[in-house]
Amino acid sequence: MDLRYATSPEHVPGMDTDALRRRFLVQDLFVDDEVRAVYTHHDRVVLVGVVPARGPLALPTFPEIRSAHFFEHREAGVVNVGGPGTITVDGTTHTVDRGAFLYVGRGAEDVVLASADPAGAGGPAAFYVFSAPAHTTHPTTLVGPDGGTVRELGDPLTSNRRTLRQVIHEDGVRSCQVVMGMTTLHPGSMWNTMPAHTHDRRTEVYLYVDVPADARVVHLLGEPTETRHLLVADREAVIAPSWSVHSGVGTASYGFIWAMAGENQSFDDMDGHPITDLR
Ligand SMILES: O=C(O)C(=O)C[C@H](O)C(=O)CO
Ligand SMILES: [Zn+2]
Repeated sequence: MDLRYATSPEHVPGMDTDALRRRFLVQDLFVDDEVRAVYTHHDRVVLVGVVPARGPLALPTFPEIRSAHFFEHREAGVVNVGGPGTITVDGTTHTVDRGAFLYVGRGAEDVVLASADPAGAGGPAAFYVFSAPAHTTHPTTLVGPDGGTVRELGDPLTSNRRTLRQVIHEDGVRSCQVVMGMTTLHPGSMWNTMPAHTHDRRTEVYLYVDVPADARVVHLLGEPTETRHLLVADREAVIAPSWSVHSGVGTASYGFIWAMAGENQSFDDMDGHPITDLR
């Protein structure tokens, strides 16, 4: 498990490209037949990538979380960004196709992730786990690839027409802290989340997906008046502390899994920053 200590906004101006990438960018989370994890002290979020290529993989506990099993004190949203797969939670098997989400509640003990057809056209399943501490148990719940609350946002004229799907949220699948969903850019639209916002009550992580191999997303981070950028490739994630904007423009269209944890779960509790105020 890769441990990332919390940062404060005054660290950002002194960081060079490597330092920014080490602190905020998560690379190589998805490796065949491995379970890779990153623990950020921002809201104690844990990110895990699981790619069961040769056979099923169990989600282990990690010494850093001092728990008998991963979900002893935690909950998670899990989304499949690869080929078709299954997740078995304490003996119950859920079919989790590409774009489907499984919320796993506190207390689950045996969680096994598998690909349905690792040699098939879709390749092995690739599960992205976003986990946060949980004080109680909400039921483990599956949402299919088209499920959730859909919001159509943006405009082709500003290159930001996109479909946002809220899956784990106040009016959907219930959780203690995790709020999670997916946004898909329409063809020809490249900008996400502009005008940018912050939400000082929550940490957010964007996992970029469906970014073509020869394309990148230029992702903005930092305080609104002191932004920096990261060049982000497919299946890479960016940690946005509560004080950081999180917005990006692709050199091709793409999608991203967004997920938050913190003080509240109110999706619309965000502080917008006019484009003209950004620096
Ligand atoms: O397309 C968007 O805009 C988003 O997906 C915004 C994220 O959901 C977000 O940043 C929520 O706080
Ligand atoms: Zn946000």
